[in-house]
Amino acid sequence: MITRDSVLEALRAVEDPELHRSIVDLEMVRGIDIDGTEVTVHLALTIAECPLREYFHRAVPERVRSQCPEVTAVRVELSAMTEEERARVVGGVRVTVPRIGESGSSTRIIAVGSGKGGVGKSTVAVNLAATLAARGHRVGLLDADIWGFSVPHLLGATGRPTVVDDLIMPLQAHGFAVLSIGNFVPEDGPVVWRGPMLHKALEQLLGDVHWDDRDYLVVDMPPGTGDVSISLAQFLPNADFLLVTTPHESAERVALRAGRMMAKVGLRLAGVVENMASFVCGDCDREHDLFGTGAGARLAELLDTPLLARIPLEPAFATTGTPTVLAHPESAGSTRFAELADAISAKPSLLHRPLPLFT
Ligand SMILES: Nc1ncnc2c1ncn2[C@@H]1O[C@H](COP(=O)(O)OP(=O)(O)OP(=O)(O)O)[C@@H](O)[C@H]1O
Repeated sequence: MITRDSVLEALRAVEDPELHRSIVDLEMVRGIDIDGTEVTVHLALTIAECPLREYFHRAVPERVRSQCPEVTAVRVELSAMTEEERARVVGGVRVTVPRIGESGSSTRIIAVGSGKGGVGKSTVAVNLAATLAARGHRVGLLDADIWGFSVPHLLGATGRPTVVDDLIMPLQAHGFAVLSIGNFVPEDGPVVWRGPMLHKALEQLLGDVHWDDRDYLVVDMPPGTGDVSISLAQFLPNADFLLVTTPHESAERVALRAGRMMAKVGLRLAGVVENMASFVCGDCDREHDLFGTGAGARLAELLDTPLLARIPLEPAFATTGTPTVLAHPESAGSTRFAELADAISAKPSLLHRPLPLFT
């Protein structure tokens, strides 16, 4: 026998894919009509032009039919919430999760930074986020590289985010949530913000985005130690900082300065990642250090922090779309990312060692 209660119970498992809450708890289910073995579900969406209409047309019938086998047809009628209803729903979602960086938030924040640009900071951030997500963690990736954002292009996540009552929904890509300033400005358009504007934008990217209760938020920092890094240190006092460098002497020296500056602005250094450290030859299976040996280890020693990974040069890292760790999980580079993720998730205490202070 098909009852309203049995259909409602089935719908409890259908989540709004952006708010990550049951559509029943969000009071989106506005009516259930039963006509013999045919069911019509009336849903009110948070916004009329919701890009997820297709999703509900698919997920609702699938769920109802799998839980109530007697049902022969499910129709989904969509409408939009009123302004007051939407404000109540969004307000409810906002209060249930402490904001990223606030006390009470259990989200671990991994800030990925570098001294110089172009050393592979975004590549490390993207592949680390993908590795953690592939292990079943709930992961967010915030591209805070305001002027040099590259994450949307790297991941093919170039869409515009949905905004519901000032709450911004991050995009979903390759199993994690992602958002960049690049999702708000034209791809090749310049971002010409300074001081206060920048500070405000970062505050919004952290506070007004529905990051939800993520296990990890990986933050792709801008290179160097400018305004953004200082603002982020202020917003995210509990962040663990990964310093990315390459084996080149010039990169190492700038990275050392960046590491020391980070201590001054209060970020904790979790460790060094040496990128483009080597080349693993497919023919002889040996690893060749093309640009010299020991830069990452030296930098780590000078900063009294561990060298967490040496990532080899791999052509796949230079491609866009699916992160290499997902497209080629067996590659040497992907193995190093697995070790990096191990180091990060298995030994949190190691990651809370303060930097020696420099005067
Ligand atoms: N291990 C690697 N093997 C091959 N190519 C790599 C590797 N790491 C990074 N790259 C490539 O090097 C270039 C620079 O990398 P990426 O954009 O990640 O650097 P970045 O430090 O974030 O730069 P910026 O600060 O300018 O944003 C990219 O084209 C990237 O695909």
